[in-house]
Amino acid sequence: MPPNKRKVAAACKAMKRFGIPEDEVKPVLNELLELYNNTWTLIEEDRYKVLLDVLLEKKREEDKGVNSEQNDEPEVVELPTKRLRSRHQKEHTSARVANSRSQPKRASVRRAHQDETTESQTCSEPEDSEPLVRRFSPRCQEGPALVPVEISSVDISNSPPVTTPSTRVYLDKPELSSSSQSCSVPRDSERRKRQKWPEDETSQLHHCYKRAKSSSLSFLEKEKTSVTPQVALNSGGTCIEPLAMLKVGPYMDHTPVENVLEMYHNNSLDLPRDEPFTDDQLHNEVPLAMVLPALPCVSGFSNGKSTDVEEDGLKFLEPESFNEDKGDCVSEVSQFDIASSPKGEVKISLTCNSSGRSDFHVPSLDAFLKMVEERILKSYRITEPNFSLLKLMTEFCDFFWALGTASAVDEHLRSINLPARKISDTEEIHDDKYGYEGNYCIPSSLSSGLVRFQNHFGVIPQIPKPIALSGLGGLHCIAGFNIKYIENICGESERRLKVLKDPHSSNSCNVEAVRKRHCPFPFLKYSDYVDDITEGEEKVKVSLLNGRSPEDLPTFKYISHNLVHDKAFVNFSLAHISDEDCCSHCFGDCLSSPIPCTCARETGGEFAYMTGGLVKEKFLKECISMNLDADFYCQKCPLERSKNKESDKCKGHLLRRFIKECWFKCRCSKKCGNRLVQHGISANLQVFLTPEGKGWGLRTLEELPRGAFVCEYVGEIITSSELHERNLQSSGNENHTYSVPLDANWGTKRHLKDEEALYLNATAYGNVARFINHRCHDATLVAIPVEVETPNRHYYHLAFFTRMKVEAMEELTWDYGIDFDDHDHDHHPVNPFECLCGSQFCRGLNH
Ligand SMILES: C[S@@+](CC[C@H](N)C(=O)[O-])C[C@H]1O[C@@H](n2cnc3c(N)ncnc32)[C@H](O)[C@@H]1O
Repeated sequence: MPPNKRKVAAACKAMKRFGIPEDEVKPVLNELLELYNNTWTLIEEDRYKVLLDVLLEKKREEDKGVNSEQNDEPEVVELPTKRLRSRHQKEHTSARVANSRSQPKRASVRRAHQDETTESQTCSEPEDSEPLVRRFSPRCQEGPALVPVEISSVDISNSPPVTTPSTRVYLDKPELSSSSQSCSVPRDSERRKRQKWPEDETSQLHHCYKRAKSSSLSFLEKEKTSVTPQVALNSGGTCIEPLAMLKVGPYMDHTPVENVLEMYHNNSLDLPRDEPFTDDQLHNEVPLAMVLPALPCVSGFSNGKSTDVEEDGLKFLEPESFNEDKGDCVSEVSQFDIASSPKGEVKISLTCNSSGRSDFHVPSLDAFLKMVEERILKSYRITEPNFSLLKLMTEFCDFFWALGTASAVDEHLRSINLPARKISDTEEIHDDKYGYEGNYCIPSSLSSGLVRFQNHFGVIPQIPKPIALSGLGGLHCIAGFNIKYIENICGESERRLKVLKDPHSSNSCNVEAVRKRHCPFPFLKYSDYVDDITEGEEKVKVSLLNGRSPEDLPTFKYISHNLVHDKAFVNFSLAHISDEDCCSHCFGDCLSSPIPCTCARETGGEFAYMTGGLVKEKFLKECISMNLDADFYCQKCPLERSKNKESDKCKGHLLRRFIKECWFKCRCSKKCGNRLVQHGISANLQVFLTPEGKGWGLRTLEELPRGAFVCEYVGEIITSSELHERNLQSSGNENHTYSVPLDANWGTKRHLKDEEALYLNATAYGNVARFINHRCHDATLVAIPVEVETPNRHYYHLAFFTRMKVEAMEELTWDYGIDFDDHDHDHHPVNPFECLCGSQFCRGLNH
């Protein structure tokens, strides 16, 4: 048997199982073959789902045939609408238009598409389309404009047709003469008949049809559960869902449509892998979807900002800003869809159209992922070494789900031990400014650095319906996966990748990510979440939670240990440490020795640390009390001297108590309890954008007891003259922002050499401490000088310990010792700023 005949026979056989006779199958099959340019794979897919749909549809039309003829009104069969293609898509249209035009009644589906296409081209109802065109028109010059089209929802069993206000889809604006460009929806059937189907529409019909086919079963099932017809998923112009509820009559007496559907499902319930919804979901689904309209270029990936736009009672997300200057885009994202099902399945679909390369072939998925990951790492300064595109797309899904569900946020809050009330308290501060309305909010930050809290209930009033799979494009890549933590939480293990080649088109790509089930704590896991800003430099990861685009991430090189700049006089050699400055006879843990060793000499013969790693209460109190007022004044202050001013009068420094830790020359164990700061950070910290507008801040994700070591201030060790040089050269306040003087010893010498007057500058190189904000009163941290490598106090470590018990999620702050009344900005290593510490005794309040 010739291959074609075999295929026809197989199709007929498949339909026969549903009780549909061959003579009814063949004409429809012919029609589909014509429509799909003999691409059998599209017909055979999903166990001939397209074919079955059309047959059922046809039967339904036949049942209603009398009615239609009487009305002389072409019945609008609510299969998905289509969009007009943009120029580059046109070039690859292969379908023959003449056929579709000459046989308008052969397939209801075609007729419906034809009607809408022609309508959108020739009618003019600007009042419908104008505001929407303006709102959703893509920012890329080359991109297709979007034209909204109202679709009538028709209940076939009842007339007249009802226009559902929400059934609005957006079609790419066709390239027409100016007179015909402002288009909308005709209601006039006569006018529809006169209109032509434009040249490039057949392949779109194929595309729409393909999308429709995977949703039409759910569409029919709606009838069973009497779900009110609602809205089609708008997908930046691509048709996605059927637009109306249909009353489905029995296909045959012995095979009602319900039974056919049941048979379809029973036959094999493995719905297409790219369709994450299941049978029971179909009953529950609420047919609403949220859509981001066409993004202008691939870098739109990083565009996380959106505002919700109300339209006909529904809310859509609209990107806040596109970069209009992205003239260097090699391709466009013509469509960006994201939707979820009530069961927590989220699907992202990104369709990219390349510039018409005829030599396009399907690359390997691994190669594709590697290339994108490398590009992203390079271009967007992502600091996560294990960055993965799939992970990023999962996070997209998570965040979408979090925005769409109250429970997800709630669960997340519980998972991080943060009472929901606490979040609300914070948000109330911003109530007026940022339009906070709800009880649980998702924070997102504005470009100004402020955090905006968005009422996620308001963003998606109903859970979006799963989007149907798009058949458009040469490469159809579907990635559905659950990464490890999702497996753990959801108890579900699934990771699947699939690459499909659609022979119908050679020059566009459609990348889709589907994640099954939602993770209950996706709240923090979204695109601008950096797993570890230390890039592996610390023993622990320090995450960064960002509400802005990756471009706004802090730019510095993370270092975990101070680096000596050129001229700074810092000598770490063993020879510099005398026997009196180390415990050369100890072993094990010095803290457990009955007689404190020489290393305790600095702290009055008693170690500053307790076993367990906390600073002793007495010592801590002394350190805190010493941080209040300036205690000594240098004869010739290095800070003033470096500025070559006439007067080098010192403005005062704090007297400090030092801790001395055991070090390399000591014979005790590396695990000796008197070695704490040198082992680095062990607390679970996070860099975050402060809601008060202080910029980035540091917080702890775990409760910390009083006296706990948090981190040291790490940066470049520079001299005071070097700092002055840098300040002169820097355009902004950068050096003034991240410098700390190591001035504890400045009072000991009459003439301190420049190379002995040192600063830690964390502007270009630094650690988490550079994010610690100032608090005038009751700061959570105190800075204590710690001697490690050198007995010489010109250089020492500046370590932060908790001054009090600090709750999880509480910001870590430190009193910079700024005199807000001193207007000599050069005097302070950190320039005075408008203090937003919010403490009861804020010194900066009157400025
Ligand atoms: C060492 S940095 C702290 C991290 C900084 N917020 C950031 O985003 O990188 C010091 C700078 O943070 C800001 N800052 C710190 N504490 C502040 C406060 N209480 N009020 C307002 N701004 C503050 C000031 O701009 C200051 O110059």
